[in-house]
Amino acid sequence: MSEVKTEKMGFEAEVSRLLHMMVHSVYSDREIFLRELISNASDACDKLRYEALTKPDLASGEFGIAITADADAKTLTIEDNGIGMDRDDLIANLGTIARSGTANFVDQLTGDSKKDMQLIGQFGVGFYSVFMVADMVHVTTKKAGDEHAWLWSSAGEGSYEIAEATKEAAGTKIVLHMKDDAKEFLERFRLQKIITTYSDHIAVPITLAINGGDKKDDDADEPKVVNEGSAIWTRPKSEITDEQYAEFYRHVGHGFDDPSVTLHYKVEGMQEYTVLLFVPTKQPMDLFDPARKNRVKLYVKRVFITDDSDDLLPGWLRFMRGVVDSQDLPLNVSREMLQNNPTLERMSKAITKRVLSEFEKLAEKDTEKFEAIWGEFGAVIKEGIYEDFERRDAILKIARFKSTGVDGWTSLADYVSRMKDKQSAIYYITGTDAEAVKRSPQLEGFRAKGIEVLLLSDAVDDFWLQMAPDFEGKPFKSITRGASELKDIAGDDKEDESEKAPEGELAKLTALMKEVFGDKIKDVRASDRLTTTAACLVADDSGMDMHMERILKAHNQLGGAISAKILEINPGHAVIRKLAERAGDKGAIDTLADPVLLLLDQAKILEGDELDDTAAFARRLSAAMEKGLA
Ligand SMILES: Nc1ncnc2c1ncn2[C@@H]1O[C@H](COP(=O)(O)OP(=O)(O)OP(=O)(O)O)[C@@H](O)[C@H]1O
Repeated sequence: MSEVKTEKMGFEAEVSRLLHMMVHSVYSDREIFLRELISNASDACDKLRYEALTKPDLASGEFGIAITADADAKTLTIEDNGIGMDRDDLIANLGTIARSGTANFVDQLTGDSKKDMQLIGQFGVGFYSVFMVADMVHVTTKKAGDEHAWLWSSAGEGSYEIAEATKEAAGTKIVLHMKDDAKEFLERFRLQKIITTYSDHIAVPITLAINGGDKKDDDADEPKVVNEGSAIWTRPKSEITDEQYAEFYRHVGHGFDDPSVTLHYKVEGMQEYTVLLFVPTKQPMDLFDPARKNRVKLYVKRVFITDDSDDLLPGWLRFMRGVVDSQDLPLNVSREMLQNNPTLERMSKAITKRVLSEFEKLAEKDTEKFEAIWGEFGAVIKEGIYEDFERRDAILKIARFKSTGVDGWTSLADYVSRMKDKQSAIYYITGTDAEAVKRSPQLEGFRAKGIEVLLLSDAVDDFWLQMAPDFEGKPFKSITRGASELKDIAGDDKEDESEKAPEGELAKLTALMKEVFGDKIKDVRASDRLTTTAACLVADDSGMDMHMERILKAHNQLGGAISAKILEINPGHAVIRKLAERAGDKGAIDTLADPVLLLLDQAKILEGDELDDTAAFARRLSAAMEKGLA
């Protein structure tokens, strides 16, 4: 007999960190390891069922998951007849961290076991959780269609071994050698409870058999089916508890929170399908990762087809989790055939519409709940405003925004209802940092008049604004672009009686400033947007919004050309009044050049822009301070 070659391999650094934590864990919910293993086993059965559609020889008989506890040997065995793994799969799946989200999670580990354990509760760690209860793990696996089987073994610290093995049928058998303090997981009652709590919804039968130990158990050796075994979405709503829905959500969506919305319905008639969708409570870690997996799963007549179809739900609903089971698509539909498939397209449209109308209802019925959802996923939903022309109005209707007029969120309809007399536009300002946006000088005049401005700080905001010119006929208008119409709008304020620089002096000052700035600035003009700041920059009416321009510049989309801005000055500000007073003096252009350039730099700093010449700025500022202190 030829000698079995065993290869020893090191875990990826992140896995090692994770395992170290598992091995030394003090986590109270250790039982979740079983949920993870059953979940993987069920996914493996789903995958093979799909493969077998085109290659029927691959699968033999009914799918199932067998759990066997042996109290004498202190082992717990979980065996499935699913897809199995070959050598490369084993290395990729049980030696590295494949999910980008998990790598992210590991980065957040602090080394403080209590805090880290809380993180596990939030994110979960899949297969690796077995090392909370086992000090030795053997995985024997054979990929469907392969000749070779493999044995993966590890004690969970530093390294694992892979050797060729023998196994009759395709599938995976995981043997856990339980730690002394984890013997509870070898008892029938305990195991049965865990399986029904976490895995009742699993659509393949799970059997449990207990060997050794308490011989009084008459059923020893006799495997018994312990779960419901039917696909949860096929059962009537009235028979499913919230907890069962939540467990299914965690299984299907790889989530670790509770769903905030559960949408379960059946469509019959022209098209026939069942939908069981969930909105998570928290953002999944990989929400903004372009390579993110785990979308909604598509089943055809109970057979899992794919979980990465881009055509099932639009990208802007990518936070949704769950299952859509179609009766109309052919069972042998390949993943490629799903692209541009008219049946799928119709179904996708109808589901999207339904989701939106559920959101609309929720926004009316339970505003607080809807706003919590918006807070987590609004930034993604807003992508739909520019991606999904047909749904634009519907999304704008449910969209929520931060605004200067309210503490929490506002809808556009509510904003419009608060608009002032003669206010024709919906005003907004965009920026990258919500707090910095709130402090923008351009807001001053609007605040003083009680005119509301939407404060937009999601990256997507600048983009959808390009595509959505108005909401119910009211145009969106950036307050950092073009001349302000503040004086024409009837605001809350009394007649502004603050002392202002006289018109004539102001005209001289603006002329002087233009001369000093040359082509650095397109124009200088008196502002009615400012109340406390001396000067600010705005874009030309025909120009691009300043924040948008900055984003494009950062992504090298502008070819380096940034358009010249307009400097607006505040005629009521003490500095402007003083400068205006002297603007007509002889030689003013020399004496006032430095303070005027300082004003421009100040306005740039307020915008978060870089200064052309920081050394000159520092020199001018020092000179001004010296004068002030003299
Ligand atoms: N019983 C099994 N049969 C076949 N492949 C498996 C089995 N168990 C695990 N795998 C493979 O190993 C991978 C890693 O499993 P792991 O539980 O760590 O993460 P996951 O299932 O991808 O994500 P999550 O933990 O969020 O469920 C799986 O994606 C799968 O490809």
